[in-house]
Amino acid sequence: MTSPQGRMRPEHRPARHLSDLARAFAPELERAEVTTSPVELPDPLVTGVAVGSGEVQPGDLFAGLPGQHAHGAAYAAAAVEAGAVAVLTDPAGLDLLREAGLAVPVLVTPDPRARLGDVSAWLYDHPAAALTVVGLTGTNGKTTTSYFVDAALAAVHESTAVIGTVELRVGDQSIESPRTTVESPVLHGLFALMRERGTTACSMEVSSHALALHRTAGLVFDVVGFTNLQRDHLDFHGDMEGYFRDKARLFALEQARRGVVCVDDVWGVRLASEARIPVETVATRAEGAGYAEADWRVEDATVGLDGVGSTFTLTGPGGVAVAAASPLPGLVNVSNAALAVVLAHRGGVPLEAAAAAVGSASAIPGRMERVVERGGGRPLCLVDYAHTPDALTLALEAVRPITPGRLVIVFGSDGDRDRGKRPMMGEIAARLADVLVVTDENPRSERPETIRGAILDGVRTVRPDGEDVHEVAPRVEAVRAAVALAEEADTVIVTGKGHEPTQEIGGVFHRYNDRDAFLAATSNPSTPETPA
Ligand SMILES: CC(=O)N[C@H]1[C@@H](OP(=O)(O)OP(=O)(O)OC[C@H]2O[C@@H](n3ccc(=O)[nH]c3=O)[C@H](O)[C@@H]2O)O[C@H](CO)[C@@H](O)[C@@H]1O[C@H](C)C(=O)N[C@@H](C)C(=O)N[C@H](CCC(=O)O)C(=O)O
Ligand SMILES: Nc1ncnc2c1ncn2[C@@H]1O[C@H](COP(=O)(O)OP(=O)(O)OP(=O)(O)O)[C@@H](O)[C@H]1O
Repeated sequence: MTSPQGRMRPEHRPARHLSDLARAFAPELERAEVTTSPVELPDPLVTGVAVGSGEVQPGDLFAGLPGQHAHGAAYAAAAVEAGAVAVLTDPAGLDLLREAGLAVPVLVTPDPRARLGDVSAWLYDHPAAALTVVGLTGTNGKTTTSYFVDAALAAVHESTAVIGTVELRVGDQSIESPRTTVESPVLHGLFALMRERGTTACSMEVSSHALALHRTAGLVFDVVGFTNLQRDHLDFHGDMEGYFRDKARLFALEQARRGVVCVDDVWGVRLASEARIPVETVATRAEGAGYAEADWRVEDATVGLDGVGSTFTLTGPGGVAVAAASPLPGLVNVSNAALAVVLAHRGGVPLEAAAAAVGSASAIPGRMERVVERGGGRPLCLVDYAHTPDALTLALEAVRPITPGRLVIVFGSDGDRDRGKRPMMGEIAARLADVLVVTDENPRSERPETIRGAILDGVRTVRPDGEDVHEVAPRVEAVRAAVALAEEADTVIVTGKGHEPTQEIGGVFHRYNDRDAFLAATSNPSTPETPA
């Protein structure tokens, strides 16, 4: 069965001989013999590329990559069974194929992950070159900013695409995204689909994992943007320095033509000075790290007290000034909007048109999303994706001015991810919200109550008496409990999962969505579980 992302390939498949591929990448890719028996292996036509054996379609080159848990070459037999016509792997993978006695044509290279993007781009004939591609990296704000950029690109392109955490969308066709940045064969397949369908611009999120794992190889972005760097993913990158270095890989000639860097934090200032491509800087806060020196500045920002958004003036090189707006609440979204306007402008959209389009961009799933409006006895109900300490702080600070009553938060923290942030999240929520409902996020393989316990340790540093602190699971009941506790003047914000359509518990993905939980709780508020 074709995976959902597998369906996002061009209808007209490329078809190129494996020998041509080997020749195009010689001497890096070598044809290797897997068997000593005198079997004459064919020179197959390759019509696609796949990383996971579950993604393989007939005619694919299967990339058997070394992984953290297994070697992909161990799944080559399954890939061949699914129709793979050849394997790309490393010397260790070749040994595995030989041990298995699998008679399949093989190309070998020391670091196949690093070559995979170029191979995929070559197979699809470099489709991204025909598009305007804008890339976004940074800890927070990638998704929001990428949708702002898309709105601006749509002002001059008839058909646009979005690749990111929420969805893979080409023109009108959209599917749930398996991750923030897909593997390079999927990426180049998507670009080929865009070219085939007449889609001419793409706004795309680039995660630090993607950069570390070469998922964007074979692609040169027209413009790349950096939002900020905050504590996250240290389980993967080791420390902030490693995290920064992986992000900085995007700002190099082999990946991008030019960059736009938000210099509100010191990491942005450092990136702007170390980038190996021409970079412009954007500063959104006068007290931020790089405001004085910035090329573009936000001035006169007025955060809308009705929560609808903010207006500001964006000033730039040569005394240019444009009236701009963010359609989402909070100063962070002023920052995202300003960055998006400059990115889209450098991607070819006239400045005024970019500012107008960003200011009227429509709601972004799970990003300060207003699910239930205040009124009729109901509180304002918001879903937000904040799942780092800094994002949580900013989200709660953004919501406070639009909350006449109490600020009620429903939140948890991920299992099998950075444990250090759990008490930090508890401490922040206890300090900045009035009523806390601590629940589960994606416990994964961990015991949910252990994660809640770590959050509550942080809560107790601020509220030793536990006043207005509730522990409720499952999450759907926590949302219901919060809504039941809240009055019309209150705001209920549920953070951490944003648009996510599932909750991962013990290796099983259960259908769950915060927006749906809110709608269920507000349409049938009479049967709440009593919070503990
Ligand atoms: C940490 C990380 O990114 N790991 C990626 C890595 O996995 P791995 O090295 O553990 O792979 P492995 O399980 O050892 O398997 C080795 C190879 O065997 C293959 N395999 C495995 C099993 C099988 O049945 N058949 C098969 O072919 C795998 O596709 C893989 O190529 O290589 C795999 C395929 O190449 C990726 O799917 C996998 O991403 C996993 C799913 C993941 O969760 N990644 C997250 C952390 C991620 O990338 N997140 C970022 C953004 C996060 C954020 O900003 O919030 C993202 O871009 O989504
Ligand atoms: N510029 C920003 N600075 C800090 N926090 C932000 C910023 N923009 C958004 N946020 C907060 O971070 C959360 C995640 O935002 P968004 O999804 O746009 O970022 P992201 O980089 O795509 O995150 P992820 O990689 O985790 O998907 C938002 O829900 C909001 O609370």
